[in-house]
Parts: sequence; structure tokens; C-alpha cells
Amino acid sequence: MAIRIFESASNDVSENAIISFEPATGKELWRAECGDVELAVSNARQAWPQWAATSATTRIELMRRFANEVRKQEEPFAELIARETGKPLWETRTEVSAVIGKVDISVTAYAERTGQRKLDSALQGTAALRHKPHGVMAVLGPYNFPAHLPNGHIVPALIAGNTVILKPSEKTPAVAEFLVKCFHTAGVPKDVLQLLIGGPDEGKALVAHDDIDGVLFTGSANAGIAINKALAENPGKIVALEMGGNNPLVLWDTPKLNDAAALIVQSAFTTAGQRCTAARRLIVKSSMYDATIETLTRLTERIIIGAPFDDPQPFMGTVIDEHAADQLTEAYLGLMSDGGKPITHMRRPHGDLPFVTPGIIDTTAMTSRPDAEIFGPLLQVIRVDDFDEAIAEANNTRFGLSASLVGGSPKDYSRFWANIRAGIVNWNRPTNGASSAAPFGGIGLSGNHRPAAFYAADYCAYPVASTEMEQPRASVGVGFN
Ligand SMILES: NC(=O)C1=CN([C@@H]2O[C@H](COP(=O)(O)OP(=O)(O)OC[C@H]3O[C@@H](n4cnc5c(N)ncnc54)[C@H](O)[C@@H]3O)[C@@H](O)[C@H]2O)C=CC1
Ligand SMILES: O=C(O)CCC(=O)N[C@@H](CCC(=O)O)C(=O)O
Repeated sequence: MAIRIFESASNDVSENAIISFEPATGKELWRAECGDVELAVSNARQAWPQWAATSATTRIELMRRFANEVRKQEEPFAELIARETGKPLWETRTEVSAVIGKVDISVTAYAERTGQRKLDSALQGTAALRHKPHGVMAVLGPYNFPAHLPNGHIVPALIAGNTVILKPSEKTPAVAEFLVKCFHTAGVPKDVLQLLIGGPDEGKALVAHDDIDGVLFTGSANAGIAINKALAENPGKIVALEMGGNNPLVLWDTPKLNDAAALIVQSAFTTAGQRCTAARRLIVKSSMYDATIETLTRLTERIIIGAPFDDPQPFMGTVIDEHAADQLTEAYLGLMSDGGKPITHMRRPHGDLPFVTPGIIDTTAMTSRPDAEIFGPLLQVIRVDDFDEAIAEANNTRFGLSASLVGGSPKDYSRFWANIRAGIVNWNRPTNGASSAAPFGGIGLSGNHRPAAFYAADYCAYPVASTEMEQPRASVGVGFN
């Protein structure tokens, strides 16, 4: 968690500092001044021609060295992510593995998605397809995966020959600093990848800067929409928006209720529900309702919630900060006062720290349910009578990131797949835990049709079509005296 200091709290804190605190202890972890947007953009612009002219082989080699650097520091990196986010260590270790894995996947994607093609013809010359980098890219990151998600933009952008300014979440600046240092230690020049500390104001200034060629954003729909608006008159800037979800999980006929409940818990409560792909709505067949709720409640009550380094390790840690915890409990109480029936109460077991227990609430009877992303461990349950109603309910959202069918027949799944509006559609698998080797993005309020992960290569370079001959040769042979 982090706060911005607007007034000097003590002599050594300036007006424009970002201070990061460990959510699980409340202790200060890190502090720094906000960065200089003008300076960062000017450095990135100057560094770009040389970086773009560096061979792709060299750029890829530097990415491999970066992966090795992270490998060497796997444990301290995972520990820092755990301290700054409140996520359990077992989970932050998987985040560091994803950072390392991103390099090989991005190298393959660069070749597959933006590779070169040539078609030779004696008469027409060569028709060539090549790709060029855009220039200076701003990467704006979220707090829930403070290393893996910005890295998922940084690596493909650098491979393609762009320079990058990372403006991380103001809530997780220490992790961003560690990540950027790994690139620099690996040999990536300082101005080719820069860290710009700051909050939304620095993000806005960066987005609006004339010398930025692209914005690669991961975060909330509200901020993504603000970025889209800010760039409405700049169609030339490439913008990739990876935003949130209000993701449905439909539970249909299955004899394997224990497995189904485990998939629901994994989907809704991993990372304390702070995943864009987390299941927010469980849509369940009426005839299965009682047994499902009993099994799900039993499993949810067994979830261990604790600090990142606890032994045994907890299933989930804190949410990011007190403000987020307050918003979650307010959202839960709001649903209750609007007619939701609590199944498992959301509680704050340590009032002064942002631990939140998973809440499950039946919102079937509510006449209008808020179509908002409630970014934490809160699951709404909606009971339906038939499969068409289940699909309609699943699609009853402006978002469209991920959706899962648990149970059902192959025929049910093919109906589900065909009718559901989402970028990730799974069967008997959780809504979250998407693969970096596949495209990752959604429709509606979840994104702007620029999926990340394997398809990030697409927005990091633009295609250039050429027809080429070594000597001029006229092609118009008729119509002259
Ligand atoms: N689709 C995806 O790939 C993912 C989406 N998310 C979404 O991210 C959100 C959680 O992360 P948060 O850090 O709370 O998101 P956020 O939207 O508050 O902030 C994200 C970044 O944008 C910056 N920012 C905020 N307002 C801005 C503006 N108007 N102009 C420019 N920059 C601005 C912030 O400083 C931060 O660096 C959730 O909504 C979650 O669903 C998180 C992970 C993956
Ligand atoms: O970006 C990638 O490489 C793959 C997508 C990914 O890691 N998704 C994760 C986390 C994203 C989130 O939900 O915040 C997931 O689907 O769980």
C-alpha cells in the first residue's frame, strides 16, 4: 500500500513523495520523490533511434540476460512482492516465474506475430512485410501483479525496438524499482527503460505528452476510459487497454461438487479476489443450489487467511490497503441493504490491517445488481432455472473478460462457448490463471481489442508493406504514343 504526501509530515519528507507501506504489518517499506515526466520522455526519445537500430538478436539477448538476472534474485524478488502487496510468498514466487517465462514467450510471439515475410517475383520484384517499433511507449501498471503485468508489456515493447517509460502503480513502486534494476543490471541502457515514480497525475501527464507514441495500460475500467478520452484526438498513438471484469462462473450438472467448489474458490478468492479474471458471479442451476452452497461454504470457511510469510502458508493474504478493505466491506453491506442474502459474511479480522475474509452473498432477488468490478474476495450467487437463463445472466454485464462453465455436457459447453461474450472462455477450469502463451484480453469494458500476453507483440510494432526492386522498372506499358 502507498500514500502520497501532500504536506510535509516530517522534515525529511517532501511534498511530492510516494511512500509505500507493507499491508500486512503497516510498516513503511519504501519512499521516493515523484519523477520528472518531461525529463523521462526526453531521455526516452533521445535513446530511441539507437535502440531501434540495434539488431533484434541483440535486444533478445538482453532480454535473456534479464531473465537470468531475475532467476538469480528469485527469492528476494518474491519476498519484496509479498511484502509490498500482502500476497502470500507461494503466490509471489509464481509471479516471479511468470516474469522469467515472459521472455521466451515474447521472443516466440515477436517472430510469429510480427515476423518478416518476403515473396519474390521476377516481374513484380519482392513483396516484403516487415514491422517497425512505434517509438516511446508509456507502460502504466496495476498493483495486483506489480511485476508480471507491467513486464508483460515491457518485454515485448523492448524486443520490438521501442523505448519504455514504466509508471507503476503508486501502491507498488518498490517492486517496480526492483524489476527495472534487473533490466539495467542485465545491460538494458538506462534511458531505454526508465522508471517514473508517481500517481495518476504523472500517468495523465505521460499519456498526454506529445512525444509519447503509445500507452500500454493495465488497470481499472475508469482509468482506462479516462485514457481513451484523453487520447480521443490522437488517433496516431497506439493504446492498449487491459481492464477489469465482472466475470461469471456458471455451475451446471456435475456429480463432482467438491471439485466444482474448489474451482469456484480458486476463481473467486485467489489473490484475495484481486485478479481481473476473478469470478465475481456464481450462476448456479436451482436444483443444485443447496448442495453447492453447503459444499462451497464448508470449503470457504477452511480458507487460511494470513500474512505473506506465515507458516503454514495462507491461501490468501491482505487486500492492498485499508481504503480497498473499506470499499469492499461497504460494497458487501450495500448488496445486503439492496436485498442480497448473506451466505458467508465478509469480515475484517484485524480492524487496523487490510485483511478481509471472503464474502458470499445471494443476489438472485435483487431487482438490479450493480454491474461493477468489486475488486476483492466477494462472490455473488445467482440461481437460475435453465441454461438459456444462465447464459443470459452471465452476459448481463458491460465487461467481458473471462467466463467459465463448470459441469455440463460437451453440448452445453459448445452452447456456452458460442454465446458467451468474453475473451477467455473455459470449461471445468477456473476463470483466472490465464496462460501467457495465449492472447489475454476481453471485450466491452474489459479492453479495447488489443489483447496482451502472446498478442502483445501486435501492438508493440506496426506492419510495413513494401514492394522492392534493385533497379527501376516501369510497370505501365500501354497508353503512350
Ligand atoms: N485486464 C488485465 O490484464 C488486468 C486488469 N487489472 C485491473 O486493474 C485494476 C486494479 O489495479 P489498480 O492499480 O487499482 O488500477 P488503476 O486503474 O487505479 O491504476 C492503474 C495505473 O494507472 C494509473 N492511472 C490511474 N488513473 C489514470 C489516468 N487517468 N491516466 C493515466 N494513468 C492513470 C495509476 O497510477 C496506475 O499506475 C482492477 O480493475 C483490475 O481488474 C489488473 C490486472 C490485469
Ligand atoms: O499476461 C499474461 O501473461 C497472462 C495473463 C495472466 O497472467 N493473467 C492472470 C493475472 C491477471 C489478473 O487477473 O490480474 C490471471 O488470469 O489470473
